Amino acid sequence: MRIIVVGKEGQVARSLAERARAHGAQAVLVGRPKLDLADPSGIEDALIETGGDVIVNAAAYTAVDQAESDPELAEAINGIGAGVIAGTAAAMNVPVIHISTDYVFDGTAERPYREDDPVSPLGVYGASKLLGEEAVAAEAENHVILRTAWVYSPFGKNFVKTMLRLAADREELGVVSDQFGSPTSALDIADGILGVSRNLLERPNDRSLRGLFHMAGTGYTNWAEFAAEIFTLSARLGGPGARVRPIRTADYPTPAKRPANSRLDCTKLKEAHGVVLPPWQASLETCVKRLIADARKEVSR
Ligand SMILES: NC(=O)C1=CN([C@@H]2O[C@H](COP(=O)(O)OP(=O)(O)OC[C@H]3O[C@@H](n4cnc5c(N)ncnc54)[C@H](OP(=O)(O)O)[C@@H]3O)[C@@H](O)[C@H]2O)C=CC1
Ligand SMILES: Cc1cn([C@H]2C[C@H](O)[C@@H](COP(=O)(O)OP(=O)(O)O[C@H]3O[C@@H](C)C(=O)[C@@H](O)[C@H]3O)O2)c(=O)[nH]c1=O
Ligand SMILES: [Mg+2]
Repeated sequence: MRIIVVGKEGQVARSLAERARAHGAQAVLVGRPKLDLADPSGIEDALIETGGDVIVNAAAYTAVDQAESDPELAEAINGIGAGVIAGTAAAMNVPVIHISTDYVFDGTAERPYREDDPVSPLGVYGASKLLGEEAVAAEAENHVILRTAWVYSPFGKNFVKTMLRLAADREELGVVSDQFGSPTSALDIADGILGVSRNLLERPNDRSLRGLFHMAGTGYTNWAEFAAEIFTLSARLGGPGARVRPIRTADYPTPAKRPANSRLDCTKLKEAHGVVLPPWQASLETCVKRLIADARKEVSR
C-alpha cells in the first residue's frame, strides 16, 4: 500500500511517515514547493507524478487566530485546495482521506457531537474547513472525511509543546477550563488513517466505509485539566512543570472564538472501520516521555 500524503512537516504528515512501515505501508510525502495548496494549478501534476493507492490530505492552514485576519488564504488552502486534491483522487481512481476539525461545531450542544449534527463554525478556520468538507464530498465519491480534535505530537506546534515551553520560566499558567474536547495524538491519528486506508482498498465497493467520521482520542477533558495532566506526567519524569490556574474563556481573549463543547462521538468510526483511538491520557504519557527524552538529548549534544 503506497500512500500519497499531502503535507511534509505537519504533525499528521510526519506521524504518517513514522507509522507507515508498521502497517506494511509506504508513505510518500508531497508538499511545498512542489505542491502548494494555495496554487491549485500545480496540484494535479504533483499527485499524478507521485502516484499511489490512496491520497491523504494532511495539509491545512491551521493557525486558528491568524485565520481571522487572513480568510482568503485559509479558504484557498482549506476549502478550494482540499477540493482540488479530492478531484484529482477521483481522476486517478483512488480513494481520498481528508482531515477536518471539531471547530466546525459551535459548541452549544450538551452531549458529544455526532457526524450528522448541524455544523455552525464560530471562526474563519472552522468555516474554511467546512468548505473543505463540502468540496471533498462534491469532488470525490470515494472519500473519507475524518474530523479530529486538539492534535498534539512530538512534531511541529501544539498545546503540549507550548505548555512545556511556557512552564520552563513560569510558575503558574492560566488555562481555560470551560472548553471541552478530546486531546488526540497525531501518531494515533496516523494509525487510524492507515487502518482506514487498508479497509478502503480491501473493500472498494463498501459504501459503509465511505463518508464522514469522527476520530479523536478516547475520553473528554478541558484545556486546564489537559494542561494539569501534562505537568503531572512531566513532573514524574523530571521535566518542566507549572501550576495550572483554571480560568474562564472570557479571561483569555483571542481573535477567534472557540467552541465550549467540541467533544466528538466516535461510535460510527468504530462500527464501520473497527478503529478506536486510545485513551487520551495514555497517548499523552507516551508523547510527554518522548519530548522530555528528546530535550535531554538536545542538551547533552
Ligand atoms: N492541529 C490540530 O489541533 C488539529 C488539526 N486538524 C486538522 O488535521 C490536519 C493536520 O493538522 P496538523 O498536522 O496539526 O497540521 P500542522 O499545522 O502541523 O501542519 C500543517 C501542514 O500543512 C501544510 N501546509 C500548510 N499550507 C500549505 C500549502 N499552502 N500548501 C501545501 N501544504 C501546506 C504544512 O506544510 P509544510 O510542511 O510545508 O509546513 C504542514 O505540513 C489538518 O487538516 C487540520 O485542519 C483537526 C483538528 C485539530
Ligand atoms: C497557550 C494558552 C492557551 N490557552 C487556551 C486558548 C485556547 O482556548 C486553548 C487551546 O489553545 P491553542 O492555541 O492550542 O488552541 P487552538 O489553536 O484553538 O487548537 C485548535 O487547533 C485547530 C487547528 C483545531 O482544529 C482544533 O481542534 C484545536 O486543536 O487554550 C490558555 O487558556 N492559556 C494558555 O496559556
Ligand atoms: Mg494554536
